[in-house]
Amino acid sequence: MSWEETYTIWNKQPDLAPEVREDLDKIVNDKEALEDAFYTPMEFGTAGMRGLIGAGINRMNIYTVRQATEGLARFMDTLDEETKLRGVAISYDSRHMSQEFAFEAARVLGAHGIPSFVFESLRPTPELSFTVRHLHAYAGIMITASHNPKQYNGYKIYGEDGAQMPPKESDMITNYIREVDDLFAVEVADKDALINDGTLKVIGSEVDEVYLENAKEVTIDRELVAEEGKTMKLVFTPLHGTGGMLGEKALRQAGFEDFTMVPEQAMPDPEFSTVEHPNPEFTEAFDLAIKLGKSQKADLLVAVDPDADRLGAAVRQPDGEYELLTGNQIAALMLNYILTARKKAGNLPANGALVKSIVSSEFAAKVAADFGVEAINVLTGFKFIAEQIQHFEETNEHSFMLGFEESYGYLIRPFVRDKDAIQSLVLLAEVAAFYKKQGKNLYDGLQELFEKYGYFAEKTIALTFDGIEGAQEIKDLMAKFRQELPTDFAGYKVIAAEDYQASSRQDAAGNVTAINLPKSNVLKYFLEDGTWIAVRPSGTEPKIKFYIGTQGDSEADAQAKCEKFEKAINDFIKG
Ligand SMILES: O=P([O-])(O)O[C@H]1O[C@H](COP(=O)(O)O)[C@@H](O)[C@H](O)[C@H]1O
Ligand SMILES: [Mg+2]
Repeated sequence: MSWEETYTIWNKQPDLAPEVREDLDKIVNDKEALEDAFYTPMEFGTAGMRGLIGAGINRMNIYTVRQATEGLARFMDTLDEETKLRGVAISYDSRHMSQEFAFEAARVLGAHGIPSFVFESLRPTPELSFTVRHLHAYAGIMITASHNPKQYNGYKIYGEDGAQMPPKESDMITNYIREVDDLFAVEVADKDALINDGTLKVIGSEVDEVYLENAKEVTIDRELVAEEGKTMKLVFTPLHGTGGMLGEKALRQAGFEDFTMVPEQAMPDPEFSTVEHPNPEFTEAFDLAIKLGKSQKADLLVAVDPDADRLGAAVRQPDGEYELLTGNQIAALMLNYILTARKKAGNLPANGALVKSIVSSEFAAKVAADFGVEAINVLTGFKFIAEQIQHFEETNEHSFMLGFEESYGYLIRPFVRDKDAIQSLVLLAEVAAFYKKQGKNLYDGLQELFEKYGYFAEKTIALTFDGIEGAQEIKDLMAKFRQELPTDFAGYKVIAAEDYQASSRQDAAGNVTAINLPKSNVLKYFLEDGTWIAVRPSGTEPKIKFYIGTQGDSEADAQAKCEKFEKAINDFIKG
Protein backbone atom coordinates (compact mmCIF):
# COMPACT_ATOMS: atom_id res chain seq x y z
CA MET A 1 0.00 0.00 0.00
CA SER A 2 1.31 3.47 -0.82
CA TRP A 3 1.72 5.98 1.98
CA GLU A 4 -1.04 8.09 0.40
CA GLU A 5 -3.47 5.19 0.67
CA THR A 6 -2.53 4.51 4.27
CA TYR A 7 -2.94 8.17 5.07
CA THR A 8 -6.39 8.24 3.43
CA ILE A 9 -7.55 5.33 5.57
CA TRP A 10 -6.43 7.15 8.71
CA ASN A 11 -7.92 10.43 7.61
CA LYS A 12 -11.29 8.78 6.91
CA GLN A 13 -11.59 7.26 10.38
CA PRO A 14 -14.71 8.88 11.81
CA ASP A 15 -13.74 8.49 15.45
CA LEU A 16 -9.98 8.95 15.41
CA ALA A 17 -8.64 9.65 18.91
CA PRO A 18 -8.76 13.43 19.39
CA GLU A 19 -5.00 13.85 19.93
CA VAL A 20 -4.30 11.87 16.75
CA ARG A 21 -6.86 13.84 14.75
CA GLU A 22 -5.38 17.06 16.01
CA ASP A 23 -1.91 16.03 14.91
CA LEU A 24 -3.17 14.88 11.53
CA ASP A 25 -4.92 18.20 10.98
CA LYS A 26 -1.65 19.98 11.70
CA ILE A 27 0.27 18.18 8.95
CA VAL A 28 -2.52 17.77 6.43
CA ASN A 29 -1.00 20.28 4.01
CA ASP A 30 2.59 19.27 4.58
CA LYS A 31 3.34 16.51 2.11
CA GLU A 32 6.78 15.81 3.47
CA ALA A 33 5.52 15.45 7.04
CA LEU A 34 2.66 13.22 5.89
CA GLU A 35 4.95 10.98 3.92
CA ASP A 36 7.31 10.65 6.86
CA ALA A 37 4.43 9.75 9.15
CA PHE A 38 2.95 7.13 6.82
CA TYR A 39 5.64 5.69 4.55
CA THR A 40 6.80 2.91 6.85
CA PRO A 41 5.85 1.28 10.14
CA MET A 42 8.14 1.93 13.09
CA GLU A 43 10.92 -0.60 13.38
CA PHE A 44 11.94 -2.56 16.42
CA GLY A 45 15.49 -1.28 16.98
CA THR A 46 18.16 -1.51 19.69
CA ALA A 47 15.56 -0.95 22.38
CA GLY A 48 12.16 -1.76 20.93
CA MET A 49 10.16 0.78 19.01
CA ARG A 50 10.76 4.48 19.36
CA GLY A 51 9.37 7.41 17.43
CA LEU A 52 7.76 10.80 17.41
CA ILE A 53 4.37 11.05 19.07
CA GLY A 54 1.72 11.80 16.44
CA ALA A 55 -0.56 10.45 13.72
CA GLY A 56 0.66 7.74 11.36
CA ILE A 57 2.09 4.23 11.28
CA ASN A 58 5.59 5.63 11.74
CA ARG A 59 4.55 7.44 14.92
CA MET A 60 3.81 6.61 18.52
CA ASN A 61 0.03 6.80 19.10
CA ILE A 62 -2.66 4.61 20.66
CA TYR A 63 -3.11 2.73 17.37
CA THR A 64 0.54 1.74 16.94
CA VAL A 65 0.67 0.84 20.64
CA ARG A 66 -2.44 -1.31 20.18
CA GLN A 67 -0.90 -2.92 17.13
CA ALA A 68 2.33 -3.81 18.93
CA THR A 69 0.45 -5.16 21.92
CA GLU A 70 -1.97 -7.10 19.71
CA GLY A 71 1.09 -8.79 18.15
CA LEU A 72 2.39 -9.71 21.58
CA ALA A 73 -1.07 -10.91 22.64
CA ARG A 74 -1.50 -13.08 19.54
CA PHE A 75 1.87 -14.60 20.22
CA MET A 76 0.87 -15.26 23.83
CA ASP A 77 -2.35 -16.89 22.59
CA THR A 78 -0.16 -19.64 21.13
CA LEU A 79 1.26 -20.49 24.55
CA ASP A 80 -0.26 -22.95 26.96
CA GLU A 81 -2.93 -21.44 29.18
CA GLU A 82 -0.85 -21.48 32.34
CA THR A 83 2.03 -19.59 30.74
CA LYS A 84 -0.30 -17.10 29.11
CA LEU A 85 -1.99 -16.42 32.45
CA ARG A 86 1.31 -15.36 33.96
CA GLY A 87 0.54 -12.11 32.22
CA VAL A 88 2.49 -8.97 31.41
CA ALA A 89 3.99 -6.33 33.71
CA ILE A 90 3.70 -2.76 32.42
CA SER A 91 5.42 0.46 33.42
CA TYR A 92 5.84 3.92 31.93
CA ASP A 93 7.83 7.12 32.26
CA SER A 94 6.93 10.81 32.57
CA ARG A 95 6.38 11.51 28.87
CA HIS A 96 3.32 12.78 27.08
CA MET A 97 0.93 9.86 26.55
CA SER A 98 3.07 7.38 28.50
CA GLN A 99 0.40 6.49 31.04
CA GLU A 100 -2.30 6.39 28.34
CA PHE A 101 -0.19 4.03 26.22
CA ALA A 102 0.46 1.78 29.22
CA PHE A 103 -3.24 1.36 29.95
CA GLU A 104 -4.02 1.01 26.26
CA ALA A 105 -1.62 -1.94 26.16
CA ALA A 106 -3.34 -3.46 29.19
CA ARG A 107 -6.72 -3.09 27.46
CA VAL A 108 -5.51 -4.98 24.39
CA LEU A 109 -4.05 -7.76 26.53
CA GLY A 110 -7.29 -7.82 28.52
CA ALA A 111 -9.32 -8.42 25.36
CA HIS A 112 -7.28 -11.63 24.97
CA GLY A 113 -7.84 -12.61 28.59
CA ILE A 114 -4.19 -11.88 29.37
CA PRO A 115 -3.62 -10.46 32.85
CA SER A 116 -1.59 -7.28 33.24
CA PHE A 117 0.16 -5.63 36.16
CA VAL A 118 0.31 -1.90 35.61
CA PHE A 119 2.06 0.55 37.90
CA GLU A 120 -0.16 3.10 39.58
CA SER A 121 2.23 5.85 38.50
CA LEU A 122 5.48 6.20 36.59
CA ARG A 123 8.38 3.86 37.42
CA PRO A 124 11.93 3.36 36.08
CA THR A 125 12.81 0.92 33.30
CA PRO A 126 15.03 -1.19 35.59
CA GLU A 127 12.15 -1.57 38.03
CA LEU A 128 9.99 -2.94 35.22
CA SER A 129 12.71 -5.44 34.38
CA PHE A 130 12.77 -6.40 38.04
CA THR A 131 8.96 -6.62 38.20
CA VAL A 132 8.74 -9.15 35.38
CA ARG A 133 11.05 -11.43 37.35
CA HIS A 134 9.52 -10.70 40.71
CA LEU A 135 5.91 -11.34 39.62
CA HIS A 136 6.98 -14.24 37.45
CA ALA A 137 5.15 -12.55 34.58
CA TYR A 138 5.65 -13.92 31.09
CA ALA A 139 6.58 -10.56 29.54
CA GLY A 140 6.95 -6.87 30.23
CA ILE A 141 6.23 -3.61 28.46
CA MET A 142 7.97 -0.33 29.23
CA ILE A 143 6.56 2.83 27.70
CA THR A 144 9.48 5.24 27.37
CA ALA A 145 11.67 7.02 24.87
CA SER A 146 14.45 7.11 27.42
CA HIS A 147 16.52 10.28 27.03
CA ASN A 148 15.12 11.42 23.67
CA PRO A 149 13.58 14.90 23.46
CA LYS A 150 9.98 15.45 24.59
CA GLN A 151 8.46 14.86 21.14
CA TYR A 152 9.29 11.14 21.36
CA ASN A 153 7.88 8.09 23.02
CA GLY A 154 8.63 4.38 22.76
CA TYR A 155 7.76 0.81 23.62
CA LYS A 156 10.18 -1.79 24.95
CA ILE A 157 9.23 -5.48 25.25
CA TYR A 158 10.72 -7.69 27.93
CA GLY A 159 10.90 -11.47 28.13
CA GLU A 160 10.33 -13.63 31.19
CA ASP A 161 13.94 -13.32 32.38
CA GLY A 162 13.36 -9.56 32.70
CA ALA A 163 15.58 -8.68 29.75
CA GLN A 164 14.61 -6.85 26.61
CA MET A 165 13.81 -9.45 24.01
CA PRO A 166 16.80 -10.58 21.96
CA PRO A 167 16.52 -10.51 18.13
CA LYS A 168 15.11 -14.00 17.64
CA GLU A 169 12.20 -13.48 20.01
CA SER A 170 11.59 -9.88 19.00
CA ASP A 171 11.60 -10.88 15.30
CA MET A 172 9.00 -13.50 16.06
CA ILE A 173 6.82 -10.96 17.86
CA THR A 174 7.47 -8.44 15.09
CA ASN A 175 6.02 -10.96 12.64
CA TYR A 176 2.90 -11.19 14.73
CA ILE A 177 2.78 -7.39 14.93
CA ARG A 178 3.10 -7.02 11.14
CA GLU A 179 0.15 -9.35 10.68
CA VAL A 180 -2.06 -6.86 12.48
CA ASP A 181 -2.80 -4.83 9.37
CA ASP A 182 -5.96 -3.09 10.45
CA LEU A 183 -4.89 -0.95 13.36
CA PHE A 184 -8.41 0.32 13.84
CA ALA A 185 -9.89 -3.14 14.27
CA VAL A 186 -7.79 -4.11 17.28
CA GLU A 187 -10.13 -5.03 20.08
CA VAL A 188 -9.69 -3.30 23.42
CA ALA A 189 -11.40 -4.19 26.68
CA ASP A 190 -12.83 -1.64 29.06
CA LYS A 191 -10.24 -0.56 31.60
CA ASP A 192 -12.59 -0.41 34.59
CA ALA A 193 -14.14 -3.77 33.75
CA LEU A 194 -10.64 -5.29 33.63
CA ILE A 195 -9.79 -3.77 36.98
CA ASN A 196 -13.07 -4.99 38.46
CA ASP A 197 -12.63 -8.56 37.31
CA GLY A 198 -8.97 -8.60 38.39
CA THR A 199 -7.48 -9.02 34.90
CA LEU A 200 -5.75 -5.65 35.24
CA LYS A 201 -3.99 -5.30 38.57
CA VAL A 202 -2.64 -1.93 39.58
CA ILE A 203 0.69 -2.35 41.38
CA GLY A 204 2.90 0.08 43.27
CA SER A 205 4.71 0.42 46.57
CA GLU A 206 4.66 -3.31 47.38
CA VAL A 207 6.92 -3.86 44.35
CA ASP A 208 9.08 -0.82 45.18
CA GLU A 209 9.75 -2.31 48.59
CA VAL A 210 11.03 -5.59 47.22
CA TYR A 211 13.14 -3.79 44.63
CA LEU A 212 14.66 -1.67 47.38
CA GLU A 213 15.27 -4.72 49.52
CA ASN A 214 17.24 -6.23 46.65
CA ALA A 215 19.06 -2.94 46.04
CA LYS A 216 20.66 -3.33 49.47
CA GLU A 217 22.90 -5.99 47.89
CA VAL A 218 24.59 -3.27 45.86
CA THR A 219 26.40 -1.81 48.85
CA ILE A 220 29.72 -3.55 49.35
CA ASP A 221 31.27 -1.86 52.38
CA ARG A 222 28.52 -0.92 54.80
CA GLU A 223 30.89 0.47 57.38
CA LEU A 224 32.48 2.79 54.89
CA VAL A 225 29.11 4.07 53.71
CA ALA A 226 27.85 4.45 57.28
CA GLU A 227 30.89 6.55 58.05
CA GLU A 228 31.37 8.66 54.94
CA GLY A 229 27.75 8.63 53.82
CA LYS A 230 26.78 11.09 56.51
CA THR A 231 29.04 13.85 55.29
CA MET A 232 29.54 13.25 51.60
CA LYS A 233 27.54 15.84 49.73
CA LEU A 234 25.64 14.64 46.71
CA VAL A 235 23.44 16.42 44.21
CA PHE A 236 21.13 14.17 42.27
CA THR A 237 18.84 14.94 39.34
CA PRO A 238 16.29 12.59 37.79
CA LEU A 239 15.94 15.06 34.86
CA HIS A 240 12.15 15.34 35.21
CA GLY A 241 11.72 11.58 34.92
CA THR A 242 11.09 8.46 36.98
CA GLY A 243 14.29 8.14 39.02
CA GLY A 244 13.56 10.50 41.91
CA MET A 245 11.52 8.34 44.25
CA LEU A 246 13.57 5.13 44.12
CA GLY A 247 16.85 7.03 43.78
CA GLU A 248 16.17 8.93 46.96
CA LYS A 249 15.05 5.86 48.89
CA ALA A 250 17.94 3.73 47.67
CA LEU A 251 20.51 6.36 48.61
CA ARG A 252 18.96 6.89 52.00
CA GLN A 253 18.69 3.23 52.89
CA ALA A 254 22.31 2.70 51.87
CA GLY A 255 23.33 5.39 54.35
CA PHE A 256 23.82 8.50 52.23
CA GLU A 257 22.17 11.26 54.15
CA ASP A 258 23.50 14.47 52.69
CA PHE A 259 22.01 14.72 49.22
CA THR A 260 19.78 17.18 47.47
CA MET A 261 17.65 16.68 44.41
CA VAL A 262 17.78 19.48 41.88
CA PRO A 263 14.40 21.02 42.78
CA GLU A 264 13.51 22.22 39.26
CA GLN A 265 14.08 18.69 37.89
CA ALA A 266 12.80 16.57 40.75
CA MET A 267 9.17 16.49 39.64
CA PRO A 268 8.18 14.47 36.58
CA ASP A 269 7.55 16.79 33.65
CA PRO A 270 6.69 15.62 30.10
CA GLU A 271 7.93 18.94 28.74
CA PHE A 272 11.42 18.48 30.20
CA SER A 273 11.13 22.20 30.76
CA THR A 274 14.69 22.81 31.93
CA VAL A 275 16.61 20.48 29.62
CA GLU A 276 15.91 19.79 25.96
CA HIS A 277 17.99 16.61 25.82
CA PRO A 278 17.54 14.85 29.17
CA ASN A 279 20.55 12.69 28.43
CA PRO A 280 23.42 12.35 30.90
CA GLU A 281 25.74 11.95 27.90
CA PHE A 282 25.29 15.69 27.31
CA THR A 283 26.73 18.40 29.56
CA GLU A 284 23.39 20.19 29.29
CA ALA A 285 21.97 17.57 31.66
CA PHE A 286 24.30 18.89 34.36
CA ASP A 287 23.66 22.63 33.98
CA LEU A 288 21.33 22.96 36.96
CA ALA A 289 23.11 20.30 39.01
CA ILE A 290 26.37 22.20 38.63
CA LYS A 291 24.73 25.43 39.73
CA LEU A 292 23.31 23.80 42.82
CA GLY A 293 26.48 21.81 43.40
CA LYS A 294 28.59 24.94 43.42
CA SER A 295 26.35 26.66 45.91
CA GLN A 296 26.52 23.63 48.21
CA LYS A 297 30.10 22.61 47.49
CA ALA A 298 28.78 19.13 46.67
CA ASP A 299 31.36 16.38 46.20
CA LEU A 300 29.50 14.56 43.48
CA LEU A 301 26.72 15.35 41.02
CA VAL A 302 24.72 12.54 39.48
CA ALA A 303 22.18 12.78 36.64
CA VAL A 304 19.99 9.88 35.56
CA ASP A 305 17.92 9.88 32.39
CA PRO A 306 14.09 10.02 32.52
CA ASP A 307 13.58 6.26 32.60
CA ALA A 308 16.44 5.91 35.10
CA ASP A 309 18.58 3.43 33.25
CA ARG A 310 21.45 5.76 32.28
CA LEU A 311 23.67 7.62 34.70
CA GLY A 312 26.28 10.34 34.33
CA ALA A 313 28.40 12.01 37.00
CA ALA A 314 30.47 15.12 37.66
CA VAL A 315 33.17 15.43 40.30
CA ARG A 316 34.06 18.51 42.32
CA GLN A 317 37.66 19.51 41.79
CA PRO A 318 39.76 21.45 44.29
CA ASP A 319 39.18 24.66 42.31
CA GLY A 320 35.42 24.28 42.81
CA GLU A 321 34.73 23.41 39.17
CA TYR A 322 33.09 20.13 38.13
CA GLU A 323 34.72 17.52 35.93
CA LEU A 324 32.36 15.28 33.98
CA LEU A 325 33.12 11.58 33.80
CA THR A 326 32.24 9.47 30.77
CA GLY A 327 30.26 6.23 30.89
CA ASN A 328 33.42 4.29 30.10
CA GLN A 329 35.26 5.94 32.98
CA ILE A 330 32.42 5.41 35.44
CA ALA A 331 32.33 1.73 34.49
CA ALA A 332 36.09 1.36 35.00
CA LEU A 333 35.88 3.03 38.42
CA MET A 334 32.98 0.84 39.53
CA LEU A 335 34.57 -2.34 38.23
CA ASN A 336 37.89 -1.59 39.89
CA TYR A 337 36.10 -0.95 43.16
CA ILE A 338 34.03 -4.15 42.98
CA LEU A 339 36.98 -6.35 42.06
CA THR A 340 39.34 -4.78 44.59
CA ALA A 341 36.78 -5.26 47.35
CA ARG A 342 36.08 -8.84 46.38
CA LYS A 343 39.74 -9.68 46.18
CA LYS A 344 40.26 -8.20 49.62
CA ALA A 345 37.32 -10.15 51.00
CA GLY A 346 38.68 -13.32 49.40
CA ASN A 347 35.57 -13.91 47.30
CA LEU A 348 36.76 -12.98 43.84
CA PRO A 349 35.55 -15.88 41.69
CA ALA A 350 37.94 -17.65 39.36
CA ASN A 351 35.41 -17.44 36.53
CA GLY A 352 34.37 -13.78 36.84
CA ALA A 353 33.13 -11.98 33.74
CA LEU A 354 32.69 -8.38 32.69
CA VAL A 355 30.16 -8.01 29.88
CA LYS A 356 30.39 -4.96 27.65
CA SER A 357 29.45 -3.91 24.14
CA ILE A 358 31.90 -3.92 21.22
CA VAL A 359 31.75 -0.12 21.06
CA SER A 360 32.68 0.34 24.72
CA SER A 361 36.16 1.08 26.06
CA GLU A 362 38.91 -1.48 26.58
CA PHE A 363 39.82 0.43 29.75
CA ALA A 364 37.49 -1.61 31.98
CA ALA A 365 38.59 -4.76 30.14
CA LYS A 366 42.19 -3.98 31.14
CA VAL A 367 41.13 -3.57 34.77
CA ALA A 368 39.22 -6.86 34.53
CA ALA A 369 42.20 -8.72 33.09
CA ASP A 370 44.36 -7.59 36.00
CA PHE A 371 41.99 -9.43 38.34
CA GLY A 372 41.74 -12.49 36.14
CA VAL A 373 38.25 -11.49 35.05
CA GLU A 374 37.30 -12.14 31.45
CA ALA A 375 35.78 -9.38 29.32
CA ILE A 376 33.00 -10.64 27.06
CA ASN A 377 32.02 -8.41 24.14
CA VAL A 378 28.49 -8.28 22.79
CA LEU A 379 26.58 -6.14 20.29
CA THR A 380 25.08 -2.78 21.28
CA GLY A 381 21.89 -3.19 23.27
CA PHE A 382 21.67 -4.13 26.90
CA LYS A 383 19.57 -7.15 25.93
CA PHE A 384 22.79 -8.79 24.78
CA ILE A 385 24.40 -8.23 28.15
CA ALA A 386 21.32 -9.67 29.85
CA GLU A 387 21.44 -12.63 27.49
CA GLN A 388 24.93 -13.43 28.76
CA ILE A 389 23.80 -13.21 32.37
CA GLN A 390 21.03 -15.68 31.65
CA HIS A 391 23.54 -17.95 29.96
CA PHE A 392 25.90 -17.76 32.95
CA GLU A 393 23.04 -18.64 35.22
CA GLU A 394 22.10 -21.66 33.15
CA THR A 395 25.63 -22.97 32.60
CA ASN A 396 27.63 -21.65 35.57
CA GLU A 397 30.26 -20.80 32.99
CA HIS A 398 30.96 -17.40 34.51
CA SER A 399 30.12 -15.28 37.52
CA PHE A 400 28.72 -11.93 36.54
CA MET A 401 30.80 -9.00 37.85
CA LEU A 402 29.47 -6.00 35.92
CA GLY A 403 27.76 -5.17 32.66
CA PHE A 404 28.12 -1.84 30.91
CA GLU A 405 27.82 0.14 27.71
CA GLU A 406 29.65 3.34 26.78
CA SER A 407 26.23 5.01 26.53
CA TYR A 408 26.16 5.49 30.33
CA GLY A 409 24.40 2.23 31.13
CA TYR A 410 25.58 -0.22 33.85
CA LEU A 411 24.19 -3.18 35.75
CA ILE A 412 25.68 -4.27 39.03
CA ARG A 413 23.43 -6.94 40.54
CA PRO A 414 21.46 -9.23 38.23
CA PHE A 415 18.15 -9.04 40.09
CA VAL A 416 17.47 -6.56 37.30
CA ARG A 417 18.21 -7.55 33.71
CA ASP A 418 18.61 -4.16 32.10
CA LYS A 419 20.88 -1.24 32.83
CA ASP A 420 20.00 0.25 36.17
CA ALA A 421 20.77 3.83 37.15
CA ILE A 422 19.36 3.35 40.66
CA GLN A 423 21.84 0.61 41.46
CA SER A 424 24.58 2.59 39.75
CA LEU A 425 23.76 5.68 41.77
CA VAL A 426 24.19 3.78 45.04
CA LEU A 427 27.42 2.09 43.97
CA LEU A 428 29.02 5.17 42.46
CA ALA A 429 28.28 7.11 45.65
CA GLU A 430 30.07 4.35 47.57
CA VAL A 431 33.06 4.49 45.23
CA ALA A 432 33.18 8.26 45.77
CA ALA A 433 33.03 7.68 49.54
CA PHE A 434 35.92 5.25 49.24
CA TYR A 435 38.12 7.92 47.67
CA LYS A 436 36.82 10.64 49.93
CA LYS A 437 37.95 8.71 52.96
CA GLN A 438 41.47 8.91 51.53
CA GLY A 439 41.15 12.63 50.90
CA LYS A 440 40.62 12.09 47.19
CA ASN A 441 37.79 12.30 44.69
CA LEU A 442 36.60 10.09 41.84
CA TYR A 443 38.72 12.01 39.40
CA ASP A 444 41.83 11.23 41.47
CA GLY A 445 40.72 7.62 41.46
CA LEU A 446 40.48 7.76 37.71
CA GLN A 447 44.01 9.16 37.47
CA GLU A 448 45.28 6.26 39.56
CA LEU A 449 43.64 3.83 37.16
CA PHE A 450 45.13 5.69 34.19
CA GLU A 451 48.60 5.46 35.72
CA LYS A 452 48.20 1.77 36.33
CA TYR A 453 46.40 0.68 33.18
CA GLY A 454 47.18 3.33 30.58
CA TYR A 455 45.67 6.63 29.52
CA PHE A 456 42.51 5.65 27.69
CA ALA A 457 40.27 8.15 25.94
CA GLU A 458 37.05 7.57 24.07
CA LYS A 459 34.68 9.65 22.10
CA THR A 460 31.27 8.98 20.62
CA ILE A 461 30.20 11.25 17.78
CA ALA A 462 26.54 11.10 16.85
CA LEU A 463 25.35 12.87 13.70
CA THR A 464 21.62 13.41 13.29
CA PHE A 465 19.90 12.82 9.95
CA ASP A 466 16.14 13.26 10.23
CA GLY A 467 13.30 11.87 8.13
CA ILE A 468 13.27 9.71 5.01
CA GLU A 469 16.14 11.53 3.37
CA GLY A 470 18.14 11.34 6.56
CA ALA A 471 17.65 7.58 6.77
CA GLN A 472 18.96 7.31 3.23
CA GLU A 473 21.99 9.48 4.04
CA ILE A 474 22.86 7.18 6.92
CA LYS A 475 22.61 4.18 4.60
CA ASP A 476 24.82 5.94 2.05
CA LEU A 477 27.44 6.71 4.65
CA MET A 478 27.58 3.09 5.80
CA ALA A 479 27.87 2.04 2.15
CA LYS A 480 30.70 4.53 1.62
CA PHE A 481 32.71 2.95 4.44
CA ARG A 482 32.14 -0.48 2.93
CA GLN A 483 33.00 0.57 -0.62
CA GLU A 484 35.96 2.83 -0.02
CA LEU A 485 37.57 0.68 2.68
CA PRO A 486 39.55 3.19 4.73
CA THR A 487 43.22 2.16 4.94
CA ASP A 488 44.25 4.65 7.59
CA PHE A 489 42.89 7.27 9.98
CA ALA A 490 45.01 10.34 10.82
CA GLY A 491 48.05 8.57 9.40
CA TYR A 492 47.62 5.43 11.48
CA LYS A 493 47.25 2.30 9.37
CA VAL A 494 44.20 0.08 9.63
CA ILE A 495 45.56 -3.37 10.52
CA ALA A 496 42.22 -5.15 10.74
CA ALA A 497 38.63 -4.40 9.84
CA GLU A 498 35.50 -6.09 11.13
CA ASP A 499 32.14 -6.07 9.41
CA TYR A 500 29.50 -7.41 11.78
CA GLN A 501 26.95 -7.54 8.98
CA ALA A 502 29.16 -9.97 7.10
CA SER A 503 30.34 -11.55 10.39
CA SER A 504 33.92 -11.33 9.19
CA ARG A 505 37.22 -9.87 10.26
CA GLN A 506 39.95 -9.17 7.76
CA ASP A 507 43.55 -8.36 8.67
CA ALA A 508 46.10 -6.42 6.62
CA ALA A 509 47.49 -9.63 5.13
CA GLY A 510 44.02 -10.41 3.80
CA ASN A 511 43.26 -13.25 6.23
CA VAL A 512 39.57 -13.51 6.92
CA THR A 513 38.13 -14.96 10.13
CA ALA A 514 34.54 -15.29 11.29
CA ILE A 515 32.97 -13.17 14.02
CA ASN A 516 30.81 -15.20 16.32
CA LEU A 517 28.05 -12.68 17.03
CA PRO A 518 24.60 -12.13 15.51
CA LYS A 519 24.69 -10.07 12.32
CA SER A 520 24.53 -6.34 12.88
CA ASN A 521 25.22 -3.25 10.83
CA VAL A 522 28.51 -2.29 12.51
CA LEU A 523 31.99 -1.69 11.12
CA LYS A 524 35.03 -1.66 13.37
CA TYR A 525 38.60 -0.77 12.46
CA PHE A 526 41.74 -1.56 14.43
CA LEU A 527 44.72 0.73 13.91
CA GLU A 528 48.41 0.04 14.27
CA ASP A 529 48.70 2.01 17.53
CA GLY A 530 45.95 0.07 19.29
CA THR A 531 43.20 2.57 18.52
CA TRP A 532 39.82 1.24 17.41
CA ILE A 533 37.11 3.09 15.51
CA ALA A 534 33.57 1.85 15.00
CA VAL A 535 30.61 3.09 13.02
CA ARG A 536 26.96 2.06 13.14
CA PRO A 537 23.52 3.58 12.67
CA SER A 538 21.74 4.15 15.98
CA GLY A 539 18.87 1.79 16.61
CA THR A 540 16.99 4.28 18.75
CA GLU A 541 17.45 7.68 17.12
CA PRO A 542 17.89 9.02 13.57
CA LYS A 543 21.67 9.13 13.99
CA ILE A 544 24.84 7.58 12.73
CA LYS A 545 27.34 6.97 15.51
CA PHE A 546 31.11 6.90 15.38
CA TYR A 547 33.07 5.56 18.30
CA ILE A 548 36.76 6.14 18.93
CA GLY A 549 38.80 4.32 21.56
CA THR A 550 42.43 5.27 21.89
CA GLN A 551 45.35 5.53 24.31
CA GLY A 552 48.09 8.08 24.82
CA ASP A 553 51.06 8.95 27.01
CA SER A 554 48.93 11.18 29.18
CA GLU A 555 45.25 12.03 29.48
CA ALA A 556 45.76 15.15 27.36
CA ASP A 557 47.68 13.20 24.75
CA ALA A 558 44.96 10.53 24.53
CA GLN A 559 42.30 13.20 24.19
CA ALA A 560 44.28 15.02 21.52
CA LYS A 561 44.48 11.76 19.60
CA CYS A 562 40.72 11.38 19.87
CA GLU A 563 40.32 14.83 18.29
CA LYS A 564 42.63 13.85 15.45
CA PHE A 565 40.67 10.71 14.76
CA GLU A 566 37.44 12.65 14.89
CA LYS A 567 38.80 14.98 12.22
CA ALA A 568 39.97 12.01 10.16
CA ILE A 569 36.48 10.51 10.30
CA ASN A 570 34.95 13.82 9.22
CA ASP A 571 37.44 14.07 6.36
CA PHE A 572 36.59 10.55 5.26
CA ILE A 573 32.87 11.30 5.31
CA LYS A 574 33.31 14.47 3.27
CA GLY A 575 35.98 13.10 0.93
O1 LIG B 1 17.97 4.71 25.00
P1 LIG B 1 18.13 3.72 26.12
O2 LIG B 1 18.65 4.33 27.39
O3 LIG B 1 16.96 2.86 26.26
O4 LIG B 1 19.28 2.77 25.62
C1 LIG B 1 19.13 2.04 24.44
O5 LIG B 1 19.91 2.62 23.45
C2 LIG B 1 21.29 2.63 23.65
C3 LIG B 1 21.87 3.27 22.43
O6 LIG B 1 21.49 2.50 21.32
P2 LIG B 1 21.67 3.08 19.88
O7 LIG B 1 23.12 3.41 19.77
O8 LIG B 1 21.27 1.97 18.98
O9 LIG B 1 20.82 4.31 19.78
C4 LIG B 1 21.78 1.21 23.84
O10 LIG B 1 23.14 1.25 24.10
C5 LIG B 1 21.02 0.55 24.96
O11 LIG B 1 21.39 -0.78 25.09
C6 LIG B 1 19.55 0.63 24.69
O12 LIG B 1 18.84 0.08 25.78
MG1 LIG C 1 17.12 5.38 29.27
